[in-house]
Amino acid sequence: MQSAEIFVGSIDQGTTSTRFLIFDRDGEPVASHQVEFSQIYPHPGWHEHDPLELVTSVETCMKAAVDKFESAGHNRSSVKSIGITNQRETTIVWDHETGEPLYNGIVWTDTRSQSIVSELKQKPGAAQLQAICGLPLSTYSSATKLLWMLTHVPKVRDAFDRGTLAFGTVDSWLVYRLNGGAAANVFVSDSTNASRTMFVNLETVRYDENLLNFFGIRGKIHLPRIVPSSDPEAYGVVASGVLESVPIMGCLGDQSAALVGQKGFSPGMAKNTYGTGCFLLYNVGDKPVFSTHGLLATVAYHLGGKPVYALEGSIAVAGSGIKFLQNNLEFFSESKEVNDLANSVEDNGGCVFVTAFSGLFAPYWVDDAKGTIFGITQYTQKGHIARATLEATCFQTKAILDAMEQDSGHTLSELAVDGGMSNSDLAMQTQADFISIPAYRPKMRETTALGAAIAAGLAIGMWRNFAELRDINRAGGTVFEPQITPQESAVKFREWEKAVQMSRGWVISEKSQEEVEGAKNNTTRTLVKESRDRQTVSPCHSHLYETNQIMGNHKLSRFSYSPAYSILDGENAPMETHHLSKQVVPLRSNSDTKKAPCVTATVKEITQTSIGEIKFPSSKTPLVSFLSDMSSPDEEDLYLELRKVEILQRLKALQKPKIKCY
Ligand SMILES: Nc1ncnc2c1ncn2[C@@H]1O[C@H](COP(=O)(O)OP(=O)(O)O)[C@@H](O)[C@H]1O
Ligand SMILES: O=P(O)(O)OC[C@H](O)CO
Repeated sequence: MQSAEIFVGSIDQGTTSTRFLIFDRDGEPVASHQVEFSQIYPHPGWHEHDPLELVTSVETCMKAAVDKFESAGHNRSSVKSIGITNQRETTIVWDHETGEPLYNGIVWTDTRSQSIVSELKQKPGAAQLQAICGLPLSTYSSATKLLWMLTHVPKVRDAFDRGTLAFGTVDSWLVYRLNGGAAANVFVSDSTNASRTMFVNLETVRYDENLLNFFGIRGKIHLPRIVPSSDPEAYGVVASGVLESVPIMGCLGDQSAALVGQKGFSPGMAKNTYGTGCFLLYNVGDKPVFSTHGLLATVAYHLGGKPVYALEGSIAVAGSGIKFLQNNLEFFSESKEVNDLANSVEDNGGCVFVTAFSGLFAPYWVDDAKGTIFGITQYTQKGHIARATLEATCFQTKAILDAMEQDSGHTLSELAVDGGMSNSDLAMQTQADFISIPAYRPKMRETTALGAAIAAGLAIGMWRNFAELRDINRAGGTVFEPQITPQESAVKFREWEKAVQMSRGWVISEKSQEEVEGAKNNTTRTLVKESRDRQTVSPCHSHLYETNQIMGNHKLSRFSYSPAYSILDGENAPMETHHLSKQVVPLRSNSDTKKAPCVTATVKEITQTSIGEIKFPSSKTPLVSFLSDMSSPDEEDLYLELRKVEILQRLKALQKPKIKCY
């Protein structure tokens, strides 16, 4: 058979839709089909997918695409290999013996594990996790979603106790089911997907005993075998349907696949994919780089040989913001209309939309924010809000690029873009304006599917090396050149950063809410005990620990602190702690933490004459001057003002609290 007659199939199982594409050797899609599937939102902040519907959506797309392929004169037998790419972190559990799912898949955007995350952050060892797996403790990773299921879903707990619980991300689930489920038991995950669970040591790309112990699942759960992203043997064959017996040979998380599809094979290359969320991956080569500026470290791809790593900036909301305008606010009936609506006005009319539907991800990692629109007036039109929605993703991309520059010391000269939202010319022009470098959009935007096809095609020898991929999807792209000056862009960005600061602290976790209510009603016995159990460390240690919590993804965290106050119970154990400043003060060594100012006073002892003059008699240090010593007034003023107001409100709400001020 001529090599030109060989094709590879690509399953792209994304957050909002599933596609199947068939690619030729030139990397051109010759047939494709796409379906949307149910988005299940049972409660605010919850987001689920039906695992069986995901499989059906794949089968439907394969059948329809193969029909189109054959109508175009090809034969299905020329599809020699299949690649899979998928939404990452989304967590699916099933019974290892029956192969049946035990709960809906909890989607990566879901924030229900927030209180589990808060509790885990207080556990010894929490601060060391990121240095092992590259990810901060947050609702985003699979680990906390699994723990939520173990705590709240009896069927899942039973299977866990009986030793039949299987855990997987979407790649593992699809490979398992496409191979025929429990009978074939092909149970694998590729390195890129596995690196999103928090169970994997990033350096070795193997499950890490410390991590499994930390999450309490070591030896108690069936975990998929970790295999390379391109492998002729590991992924089995399709058991039934139109492509029965075709081998699966490639598998990559969708963001990794997009990097491969954009051929970002050299260190220093980056791509930004605007799908449901938006994810910037920056190739750092064959050694992981652990960020000190709020980015994730992850496996970029593992196409044979050593894994290649990336720094990643993850944005939770991109296209989903547009879907929100479409489905919830009914601004338009198709996503593509956002472009014209946003273009119907000259600018955002003063509106800034912090689209923190799932909190804010990189580089901020704020889990107590929710979506907030600032600057609404009688003047505000739908177009302004549409523009502010597009701008939100572009501002976050700018923040991520700044962080990446600080982590890597490297400045990008151009940003390669793709994904559904990149179809909006206005969004991409805005992006170029905000980052002051050109955005390059390839002609063929299915780069994610192309990446999985490349992984499968390399495994079967359709392409033998990266050089043979060079000309794929190179011609006919669009370059968006910046049209405003960096100074103008900086002014806009400052406004965005102000909005981010103001959106913090909106969500009170269930636990804090209970504690506040308990304190108000003077029925704190149980809560106080819980609180004491959690806080077995000395005040100074506790202080440092909290600092780690707020800076969980920063290397400096172990040697830094930020001013904070805690509300104490009757036995001086902190019940809740609030930080007074986003700034952390670096310390040179652990022993320096003892120098951190630490004063305790009861409310009665505190002189409160005005917001600015809360005084602590024991230290004779006015809180405000203490804080201004700590902080650079320009950046911090607004934040501090908000915090001061919050402190007074909290003092008034509680009848007999004691305050510990660090
Ligand atoms: N022409 C367009 N302009 C702006 N946004 C779009 C356009 N087409 C699709 N989108 C947005 O892109 C997202 C889908 O992109 P896609 O790359 O398919 O994501 P996923 O893989 O997460 O399902 C949707 O949220 C949709 O709102
Ligand atoms: O569905 P997407 O394309 O936004 O990608 C989802 C990511 O993989 C989540 O980490």
